[in-house]
Amino acid sequence: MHHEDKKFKVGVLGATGTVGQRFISLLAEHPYFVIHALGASQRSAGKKYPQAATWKQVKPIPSAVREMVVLECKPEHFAECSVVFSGLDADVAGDIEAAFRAAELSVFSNAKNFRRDPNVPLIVPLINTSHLGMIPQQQSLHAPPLKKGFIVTNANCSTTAFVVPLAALEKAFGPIESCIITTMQAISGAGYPGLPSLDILDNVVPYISGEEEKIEWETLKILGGISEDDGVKAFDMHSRHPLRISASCNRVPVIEGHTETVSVRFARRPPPSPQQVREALVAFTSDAYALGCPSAPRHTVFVHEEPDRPQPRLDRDFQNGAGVCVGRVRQCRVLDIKFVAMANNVAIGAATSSIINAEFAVLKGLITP
Ligand SMILES: NC(=O)C1=CN([C@@H]2O[C@H](COP(=O)(O)OP(=O)(O)OC[C@H]3O[C@@H](n4cnc5c(N)ncnc54)[C@H](OP(=O)(O)O)[C@@H]3O)[C@@H](O)[C@H]2O)C=CC1
Ligand SMILES: N[C@@H](CC(=O)OP(=O)(O)O)C(=O)O
Repeated sequence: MHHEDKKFKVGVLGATGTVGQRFISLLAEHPYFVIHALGASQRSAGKKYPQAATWKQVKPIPSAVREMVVLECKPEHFAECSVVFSGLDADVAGDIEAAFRAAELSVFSNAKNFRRDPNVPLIVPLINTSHLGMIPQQQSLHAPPLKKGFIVTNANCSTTAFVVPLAALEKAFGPIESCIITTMQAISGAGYPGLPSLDILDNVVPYISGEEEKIEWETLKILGGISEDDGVKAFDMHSRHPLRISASCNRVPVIEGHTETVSVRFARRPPPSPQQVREALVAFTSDAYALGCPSAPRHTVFVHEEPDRPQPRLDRDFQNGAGVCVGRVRQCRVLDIKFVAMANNVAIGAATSSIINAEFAVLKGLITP
C-alpha cells in the first residue's frame, strides 16, 4: 500500500527486550511502517543493536536493524519518527512515554503505566478500537494542547486472552454477570531472562505480582463504552451492567502462550447453550479486520473442536499469534458456560496488539507524517 519512501518512520522503545524484539520482527517488513530508531537503557545506548540485545526470535535480526545503534530514550533522538512503539520496563515507561507524547509523538505502549489514565484508551484491537475516540480529549487536556502526540495502551497479556471471547459473547447474548478465570502463564511474560530455571522447571508458581488485580480492572475498562456528559467523555467501566470477575494467576513452564480456563454467567435467562456460544465465537469479527488492518487475524476467535485443544505449543503461532484460540466450550454446573482460551502473550498479548492499534489509527487518519 505504501511505497518505501511513503512509509511512516517509527521508533521502538525498549527495543532490546522480549516485546521490543517482537516489534522489530513484526515491523521488519511492514506495509505502513519502517523502523527508523531504536531506544533502550543507558546500558545499551551507543552499542550496535546485535551487541546490545540478546536476540531470541526465530527469524534473524533484520539486516537494516543489524547496523543500527541503540539510542537513549530521549524524544530528540526520535524527532523524525511519527510513531513510537513501547516495550519499556514499567519502572521507566511512565516518564519516558509522557515525554514522547509531549514532543508530539504518537505512542503505542505495552506498559501498564497509563492503562488506568482516564483519558488514555486501553485497547485490545480485536474488540474496542472505538476507544480511540478518546484521543482528541487527551490531546486537548494536555498543557499545552497537543496536535499529534498521544498515548494509546494495550492490555495485559492475560487480560487479552479472555476479554476477546468475553466481548464476542456480550455482543451475541448481552451482559455477562460474573466470570471466574484461572491462568497458566508462560515464562516469557516475565521478560528476559525471566524466572530462574530452578524456580520454574518441574514446577508451577501460583503467584504473579499484581496480575489478578490488573485482569479484574482492565476487563471493565475494555468492555465498557465511552459516555459523554456536558461534552466531557469518560470510560464507563462496564458500570451499566456490573461485571464481577475473580482471577487466579499461575506461572507454568511454557515458553510462549498463556492458557486460561474461564467460566461465565450471563445476565440473560435462560443462558445460551454451548453450541450457541461456539457459533457466536466463530461469527465474531473485529473491526480491525473489516477495515483492512494488515496484521489483524481472519479468525478473531478460532474455535477448536478437538477435545484437547487449544495447547500453547501447537497453537501459539496460528495466524502469526494474532488471534485468540478457544476450545472445550461446555456447560458449567456452577455458572453457565466454561471454556479454555489461549493467546500468544508476546504477539496479540503485546507487540501485535500495539501494531494493529497503530494500523487502525493510520487507516482512520489519526496519524500524520
Ligand atoms: N512479555 C510479555 O508477554 C508482555 C510484556 N508487557 C509489558 O511490556 C513491557 C516490556 O516487557 P518485556 O519486553 O517482557 O521486558 P524486558 O525486561 O524483556 O525488556 C525491558 C526493556 O526496557 C528497557 N529498559 C529498562 N530500563 C530502562 C531505562 N532506564 N531506560 C530505557 N529503557 C530501559 C530494556 O533495555 P536494556 O536492554 O538496555 O536494559 C529493555 O529493552 C513491560 O512494561 C511489560 O510489563 C505487556 C504484555 C505482555
Ligand atoms: N504480567 C504478564 C506480563 C506483563 O508484563 O504484564 P503487564 O504489561 O500488565 O505488566 C506476565 O507476567 O505474563
